[in-house]
Amino acid sequence: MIYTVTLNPSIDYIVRLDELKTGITNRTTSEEYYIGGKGINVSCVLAELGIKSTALGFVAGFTGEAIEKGLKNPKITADFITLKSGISRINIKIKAGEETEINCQGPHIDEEELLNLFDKIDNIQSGDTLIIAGNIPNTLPDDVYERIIEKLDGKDVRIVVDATKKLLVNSLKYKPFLIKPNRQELSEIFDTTVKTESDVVKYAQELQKMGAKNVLVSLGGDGALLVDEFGKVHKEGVIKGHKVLNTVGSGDSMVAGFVAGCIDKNDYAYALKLGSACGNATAFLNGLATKDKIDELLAQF
Ligand SMILES: Nc1ncnc2c1ncn2[C@@H]1O[C@H](COP(=O)(O)OP(=O)(O)OP(=O)(O)O)[C@@H](O)[C@H]1O
Ligand SMILES: O=P(O)(O)OC[C@@]1(O)O[C@H](CO)[C@@H](O)[C@@H]1O
Repeated sequence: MIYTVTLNPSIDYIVRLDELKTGITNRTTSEEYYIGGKGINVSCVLAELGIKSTALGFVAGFTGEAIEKGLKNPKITADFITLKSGISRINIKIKAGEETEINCQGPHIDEEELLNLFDKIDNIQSGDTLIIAGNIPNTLPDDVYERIIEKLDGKDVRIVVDATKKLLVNSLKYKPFLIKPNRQELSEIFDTTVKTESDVVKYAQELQKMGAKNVLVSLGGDGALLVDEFGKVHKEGVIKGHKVLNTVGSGDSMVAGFVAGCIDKNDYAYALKLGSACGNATAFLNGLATKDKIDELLAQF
């Protein structure tokens, strides 16, 4: 079984404007909303690929109810813990030429609620895959991902971590199967500006020295680069000629496709292609990648 963990799910409120001006009232030209949070997005794209997963995490309030309702899918078992107070966050994604995101803090999670999640983590067995993705509310300690991974000690679980800074770095000692920083996250970790392809390879290799097995660096419209556990470097670009509609969740779609590719063929080059097709599919659609779009694009990689 594949488990995804989203500690801080969201409703993604996408607002489109011709231009964003600060200090005045702006009016949208259109708006959409989707359920989101990185682990949830991974579960949704896995479902499109025909792969079942269990989505773990926390929800709260009316937005939490909407998230659970929106996740009704025969391929997804939603097994969230409902928090005593607060509401699951609403993240604002402003599309006004440039993309500006406002990701909110999310509800408070207390120690008892966290322990309830740990009980669910105890059900994960050898042979399972655990995908932990996204940020945490600032009321949770930075070691929460480590504490989740520690629970699996002694079990042969494939661990995937997609998170920023300390949350990611602190998990490396547990030798995760896959991490997927984007260019900005890679730059932040090493307090530098990652510009060239050789920079990407160099810092991906540093992350391997720190414990990661496979490092997949997503580069937005420039595609993605994988340094696999055997030291081989793989690269995929993006398919040209499509209009980019919405890149929110393209990284999560890539994670879903990569994991699905590993399960399907146990071949990293193929996994990167499927991951890229999923990432591109999300970028070229409103909402997340669909099976039809993924298939159409995979044939072109
Ligand atoms: N503008 C784009 N055109 C085509 N493909 C794209 C574009 N942006 C992203 N993608 C695809 O999606 C993949 C992941 O994108 P990106 O690097 O933006 O991930 P991310 O920053 O983790 O995104 P998010 O956090 O929103 O999920 C890219 O490697 C690429 O395959
Ligand atoms: O604040 P985090 O957890 O880092 O990111 C949350 C988020 O931006 O990630 C997804 C896209 O990857 C969105 O669905 C969601 O709003």
